[in-house]
Amino acid sequence: MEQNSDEDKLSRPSYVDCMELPERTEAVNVEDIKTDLSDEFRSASSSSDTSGRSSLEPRGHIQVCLRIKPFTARERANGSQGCVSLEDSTSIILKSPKSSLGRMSDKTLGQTTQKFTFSRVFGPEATQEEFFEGTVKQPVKEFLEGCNCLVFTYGVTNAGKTYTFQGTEDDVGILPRTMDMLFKTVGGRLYTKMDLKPIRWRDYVKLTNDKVREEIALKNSLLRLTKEVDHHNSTNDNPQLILRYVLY
Ligand SMILES: Nc1ncnc2c1ncn2[C@@H]1O[C@H](COP(=O)(O)OP(=O)(O)OP(=O)(O)O)[C@@H](O)[C@H]1O
Repeated sequence: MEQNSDEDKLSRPSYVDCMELPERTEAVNVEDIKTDLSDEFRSASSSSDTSGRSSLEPRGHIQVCLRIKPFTARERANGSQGCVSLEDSTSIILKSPKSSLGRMSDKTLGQTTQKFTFSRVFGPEATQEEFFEGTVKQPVKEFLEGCNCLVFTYGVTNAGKTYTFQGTEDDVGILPRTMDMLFKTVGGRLYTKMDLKPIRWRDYVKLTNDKVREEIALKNSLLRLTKEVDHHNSTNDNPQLILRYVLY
C-alpha cells in the first residue's frame, strides 16, 4: 500500500498556535486562568473579518449561544420555578431557586444572582427555525465558501442538546436544516459524469472512456453476484457456500 507523504497531509491553520502565550512568573490561581482565557478568546475573536455578517454581529472565530429550554407541562404542573431571566438578546441573570436560599449563609446569599453574557441568547419560546437562522445559517454559508466550521452543543443531561441538533420529525433541528441547505446549494453543481473513481480516502482519478466501460462491467458483475448471494441467502442457510460465492 502506498504511504501518504508529509506533503499529502493537510496543514490546518490554527489561530491558537499563532498566539504568544504570556510567560508566567508567579503561582497560578483560578482568577489568573479566567483572565488568560478571556484574553485568548477576545484576541481570537477580534482577528476575524466582520464584513457582510448578519445574524450574530459582530462575529469572531468563536460564537457561544445559549438556548433556554422551556418547562415541560409536568414541570409547570409541579410548580417549577425559573432560575434564568433574559436581560437582553445577549445576557441573562441566573438566580438560585428560592428553595435553596434557606440553606445558605448570609455570605453566599450575595452571590446567588449572577449575570452571564453570550454571543446571543435564545429564550424558551425560540423555534427551531429561529435558532437555526440565528446561529448556524451563517457558518454554513461560510462553509460553502470554503471555510472550516465546527458546531457543537454543550450542556447537562436533558438540557436539549439532541433536540437542538437533531430535533423531532415534525420540527427538525440544526443538523437536518444544515444538510438541507448544503444539498440545495450544491444540487445545481452536481457532477453527473461517471468518470471519477475514489482512491484511498480523499483522492480521485479521472477515468478514460475504456476504463469507464471496464468499471461499469465490473460493477454489473458485482451486482449480479450480490443478487445471486441474496437469492442463496433466502433459500440456503449454509454460510460456507455463500462465502464461496462471494469469493468467486
Ligand atoms: N427547546 C425545546 N423545546 C421543547 N422541548 C425541548 C426543547 N429542548 C429539549 N426539549 C425536550 O427535553 C427533553 C430532553 O432533551 P434532549 O434529549 O435533547 O436532551 P439532551 O441534552 O440531548 O440529553 P442527554 O445528554 O441526556 O442525551 C426531550 O424530551 C426534548 O424533546
